[in-house]
Amino acid sequence: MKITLLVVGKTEDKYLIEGIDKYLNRLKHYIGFNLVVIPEIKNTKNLTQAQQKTKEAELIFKQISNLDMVILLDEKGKKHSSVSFANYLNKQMISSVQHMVFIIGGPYGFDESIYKRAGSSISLSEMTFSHQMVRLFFVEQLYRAFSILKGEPYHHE
Ligand SMILES: C[S@@+](CC[C@H](N)C(=O)[O-])C[C@H]1O[C@@H](n2cnc3c(N)ncnc32)[C@H](O)[C@@H]1O
Repeated sequence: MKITLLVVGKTEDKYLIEGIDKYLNRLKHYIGFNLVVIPEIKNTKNLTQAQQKTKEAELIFKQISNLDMVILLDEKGKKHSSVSFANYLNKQMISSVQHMVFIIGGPYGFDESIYKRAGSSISLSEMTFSHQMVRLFFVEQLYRAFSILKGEPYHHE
């Protein structure tokens, strides 16, 4: 199995770039992982938020295939502990899932078409994080999940 994380808009802040790189470097020892950046549609042509999200959705759809398992990061999604998230990943790995695609929305969230395509969604908290920050929190949780599955000492309960 491989994992792709789709994010909307380049990571802007140096502290986030460094943090994300740190966990991506660790993650690559555990799983084939790809971070794909979808260009953020800026409001340069007086588009409404809904129109911007629709255009971002068109770009997102170009990155996913019919067989991919698509999971959204969404504050209203299912909440996991780190251990249950690790078990959830393990379940996908031992089933026939070849490619999990996690998606973090842009500043205004997801277009309805993306909600319809996704099989499920995961919440990291009931609080709303910026679309820039949530990518760091998520890659750390992915790394934590694999370290749990490998029985390594990173995670202490
Ligand atoms: C600023 S939020 C968008 C908020 C927007 N009001 C909405 O309804 O989705 C940008 C993106 O960050 C991610 N995000 C923010 N908070 C999150 C959380 N607590 N759990 C999971 N993902 C979150 C989601 O992917 C969301 O689309």
